[in-house]
Amino acid sequence: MDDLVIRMDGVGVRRGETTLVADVNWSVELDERWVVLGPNGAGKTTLLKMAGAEMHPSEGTVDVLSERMGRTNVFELRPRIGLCSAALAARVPGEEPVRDVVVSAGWSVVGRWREQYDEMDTDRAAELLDLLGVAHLADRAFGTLSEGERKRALIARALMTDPELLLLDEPAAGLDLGGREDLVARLSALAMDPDAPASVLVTHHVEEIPPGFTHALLLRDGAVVAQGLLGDVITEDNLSKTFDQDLELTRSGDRYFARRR
Ligand SMILES: Nc1ncnc2c1ncn2[C@@H]1O[C@H](COP(=O)(O)OP(=O)(O)OP(=O)(O)O)[C@@H](O)[C@H]1O
Repeated sequence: MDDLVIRMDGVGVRRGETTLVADVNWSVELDERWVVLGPNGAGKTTLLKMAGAEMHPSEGTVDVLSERMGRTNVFELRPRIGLCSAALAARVPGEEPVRDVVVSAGWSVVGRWREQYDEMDTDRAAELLDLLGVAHLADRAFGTLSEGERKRALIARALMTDPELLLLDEPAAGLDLGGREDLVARLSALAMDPDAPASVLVTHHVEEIPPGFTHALLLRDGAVVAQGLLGDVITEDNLSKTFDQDLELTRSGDRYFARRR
């Protein structure tokens, strides 16, 4: 039980008459790296919000880092979770220096509000910016970065608190081919690092699955189509069902590629 980072039992989310997700049973262990894949509107972000202690289920139970949603103080839980999403990016003030965007993660805030940070924190931020290949941008205003540079800075921020769980919502969205390939390689290195946190990456594209990711969950219309070990789940059949298209899947080395037949 202690190795379970996320556990969802019979989880459903409803808003009025609309069902966002239904009957989800899912668990993520400490050493696992999950991809959540599905078309627009499938419920991926909804799942991730629950995993990030930002949303409660309408039914069923969600445990994150052994804390039960609805019974725990989410403000204590959230610093243990690293989150990178477009919603977070939108909340960062454009004039905020990149270094501060990263270092302020320790206080779960965006918008620098402390005058002084510990040297240890600024050193750690510099190390993470370097790991993501954006160390040279530390003094730049966040609003002046390209989409790809922003994504990398936000992943550095997500790692700043040494989270026990890392949640990445469409980190490669809006990146050009080079930017995507660079990010996939960096996420792959992270996935293969045994000290890296349990991770969940949401995406629409099999091409964005970083080598080293171990498991996949496929979602369609709020329901789980398949889940389990990556190699068992990412199949032509499952993908065709998930995206409601006749898809051809190819594998080249440790990467996947899909197209319509
Ligand atoms: N508050 C709400 N009320 C009604 N419907 C909602 C609400 N929030 C989300 N939805 C709907 O729930 C469905 C799932 O949304 P979600 O954002 O989880 O999907 P997603 O798989 O992340 O989609 P995308 O890939 O487009 O980001 C969508 O059809 C969305 O329109």
